[in-house]
Amino acid sequence: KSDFPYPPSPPADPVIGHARFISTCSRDDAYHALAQKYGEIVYLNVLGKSIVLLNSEKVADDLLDKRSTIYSDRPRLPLVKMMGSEDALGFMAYGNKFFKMRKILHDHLASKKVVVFEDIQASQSHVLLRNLMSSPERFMDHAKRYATAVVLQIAYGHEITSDEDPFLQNAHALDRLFARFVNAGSSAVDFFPALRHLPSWFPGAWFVRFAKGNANHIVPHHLGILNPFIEARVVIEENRDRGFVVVQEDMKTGNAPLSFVSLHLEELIREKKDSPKELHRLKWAALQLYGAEGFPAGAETTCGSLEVFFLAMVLYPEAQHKAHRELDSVLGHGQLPTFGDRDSLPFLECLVQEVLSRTFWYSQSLFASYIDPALTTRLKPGALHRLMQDDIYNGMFIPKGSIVVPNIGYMMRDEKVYHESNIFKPERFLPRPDGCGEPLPRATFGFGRRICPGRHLAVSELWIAIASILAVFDILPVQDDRGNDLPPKEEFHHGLTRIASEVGDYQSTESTGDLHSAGIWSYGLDAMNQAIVVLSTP
Ligand code: HEM
Repeated sequence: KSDFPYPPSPPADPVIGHARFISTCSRDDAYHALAQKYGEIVYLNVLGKSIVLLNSEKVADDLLDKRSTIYSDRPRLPLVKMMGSEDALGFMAYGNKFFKMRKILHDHLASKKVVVFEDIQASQSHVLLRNLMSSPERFMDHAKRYATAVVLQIAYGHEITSDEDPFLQNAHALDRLFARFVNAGSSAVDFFPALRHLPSWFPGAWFVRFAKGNANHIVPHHLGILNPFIEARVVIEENRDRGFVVVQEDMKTGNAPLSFVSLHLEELIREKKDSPKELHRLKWAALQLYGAEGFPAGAETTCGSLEVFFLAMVLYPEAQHKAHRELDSVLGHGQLPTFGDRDSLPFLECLVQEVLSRTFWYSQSLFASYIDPALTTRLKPGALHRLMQDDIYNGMFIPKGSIVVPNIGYMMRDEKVYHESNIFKPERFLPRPDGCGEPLPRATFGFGRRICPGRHLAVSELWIAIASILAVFDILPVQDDRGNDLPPKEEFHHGLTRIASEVGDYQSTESTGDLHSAGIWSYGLDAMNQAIVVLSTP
């Protein structure tokens, strides 16, 4: 209760508030319209939960950055607790534990520190090129493997050499777990936590079955577990512990390759701080590089951006040609790019930024899953912040406990800032007169004390992959029997990515889609199922 009014808000129904409104406008355009109609900040109330939508970088900066001491908590999700995953940073409540975990990540992923991982990224980008060369039609599998291989090698020093690699299998199992996590945050138990006490046989209590048992189908085969009542957390623990134990053993024999875990463990041992508590924290930090419990971090996000890149290159060939020309002029023929070339390739840098910003357009309903139980989109709490005490902003009242959602997708295509934002136009970020002089998007990696700790790693990983692919390949649409191009449609749907890797055939016009790993930035690339992207060496 406050004398100040809430931020602007659409009309609400009694009791259920904006629930109906939200479920009827669960499309990109509707969220866009909401932001356009009600402005920079919008207040919603769903079943008594306050939700505040931030639609401009300025407001997000004012609240999430400048008042970060009260805006950096995360919403509490009962399912996360049921799975024993409160120690995953993405879900962690703001406080001491959070500071300690962030520090571990910051110590190794700050901009100056990540350069030690550049060799890993470069050599994995060469594996990516070889894979694309040998089976270009499986480009999405290769993107996925690249993203996964890079984070696994950085986290544990383990090099993926085949698709059967147990680490990779484990990582895929974790993906499938994410896919099963689809309704968390938007399930009944999130609105009525007491439902967690339901028996697992109770109709509709999928969350109890999921968290407490019957997850054997997502356990990797090599574990050989047939027990139908195995808990989902087994998969998580297996992922969390496997790499860590290998590093510990390799360190004893002095054979541990450089990795996030080996670097930090060495420090802990040197400073005699390797207590079980610290080791536990480090295990979770390493798992978080890959992604943890529905919070897709390193692999899922980077893979999503690479998918957007392939699509954009087919749809906007002029941008691809410009990048080719720039690479040719800087590298000459027969040379692959290295990180040393980065400063000499300004257009490519902008292309990577444009790919990143478009990745987010398609995640702009990221808050829908939280507030709309009817939606089948997945948990997207990554960018959701929780306000820890009542606040007044520009004469508006924002109540304690509000879920605060930076509407990143909207910010990225705000026409007031980005002219022709619908068009993939990397030169928008180049300074005038070569480009449009538009600002680089700052929202890409979130805000305040929750800003993505992997952002420097992510950008360099994307940069080397994109630069290497463009240095070697033309990316073209498939042609029909008469030689006409068949460009893919730029269509996305939220939340669930088709299991491209298991369909394995992008020529199919039917999406036979099973669920692929899906995450915050997943946007089911239907288009990819309709399009064949042909890669050829110029
Ligand atoms: C294209 C790549 C990526 C994008 C677009 C991205 C974006 C984001 C965003 C928007 C958030 C939420 C920030 C907020 O709440 O305000 C986030 C959080 C996070 N990201 Fe990333 N990320 C990417 C790659 C990575 C990588 C490579 C890692 C790991 C090395 C990583 C680890 C994390 C973690 C651990 C969090 C949770 C932080 C917290 O809750 O305090 N991300 N990311």
